[in-house]
Amino acid sequence: MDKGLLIVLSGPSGVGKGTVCSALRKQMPELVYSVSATTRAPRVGEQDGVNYFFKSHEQFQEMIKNDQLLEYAEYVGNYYGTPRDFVEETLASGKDIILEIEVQGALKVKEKFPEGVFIFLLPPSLDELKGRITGRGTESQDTIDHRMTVAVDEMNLIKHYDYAVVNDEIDLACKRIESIITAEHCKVRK
Ligand SMILES: Nc1nc2c(ncn2[C@@H]2O[C@H](COP(=O)(O)OP(=O)(O)O)[C@@H](O)[C@H]2O)c(=O)[nH]1
Ligand SMILES: Nc1ncnc2c1ncn2[C@@H]1O[C@H](COP(=O)(O)OP(=O)(O)O)[C@@H](O)[C@H]1O
Repeated sequence: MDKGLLIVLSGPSGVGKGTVCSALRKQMPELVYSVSATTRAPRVGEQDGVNYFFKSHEQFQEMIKNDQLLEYAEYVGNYYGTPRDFVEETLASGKDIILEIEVQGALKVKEKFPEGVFIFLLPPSLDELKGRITGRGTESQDTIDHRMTVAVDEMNLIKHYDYAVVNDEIDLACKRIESIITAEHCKVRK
C-alpha cells in the first residue's frame, strides 16, 4: 500500500490557516488532521484533544525529552509541537494527513519529510492580514504588533515551499488546496 501524503499548511498568524483548514476538512472528510500540543491557554470554546492538547510547560518539556514531537517551535511566548506517532501511523496506514503549523516548524518538518507537500497561505495584503488578526478579537494590541512583525519575517521564507495559495476567499483557497492534493496524488514519483 502507498503511504499517505504529508501536507503542511503554513503561513503567518491571522492569514486564515485555521479557517481554511476546517473548511477543507469538511470538503475532504478523509483528510486526517494532526492535533498539536501547546502551552498556550485555551481560548473560549477550544477543547482539549480537539483544537489542541493543552499542556503545562513541564509536560511539554517532557514530550520534547521523550522525543514524542516530530517538530516544535516557540511562537510569541508559547510552545507548539506536532505529536510524532500519530503522524507516522496515519501515513503508514495510507491516509493523507494535514499539519497546520507556523513557518519555523514547517521548515523542520521539511528536513525530516522532504517528500511532504508544503503549502504557504498568503494574505491578499499586509493590511488585510492586520485586519484579520485584529478582527478575530483574540489578541491584545501588543500581541497583534508582535505577530505582524513575525509575519513579515515569515513571508520571506516562502521560497522553501512547494505551493503558494492566496486566501482571498475561503472557498477559492480550499479549491486551490484540493487541486494541489489531487495533483500530488497523480504525480509520477521518481
Ligand atoms: N511549529 C508548530 N506550529 C504550530 C503547531 N500548532 C499550531 N502552530 C502554529 O502556531 C501559531 C499560533 O497558533 P495559535 O496560538 O492557535 O494562533 P492562530 O493559529 O494564529 O489562531 C499558528 O501559526 C499555528 O499554525 C505545531 O504543532 N507546531
Ligand atoms: N478568506 C478570508 N476572508 C476574510 N476573512 C478571513 C478569511 N479567512 C479567514 N478569515 C478571518 O481571519 C481571521 C483569522 O483567521 P484564522 O483562521 O484564525 O487564522 P490563522 O489560523 O492563520 O491564525 C478570522 O477572524 C477569520 O474568520
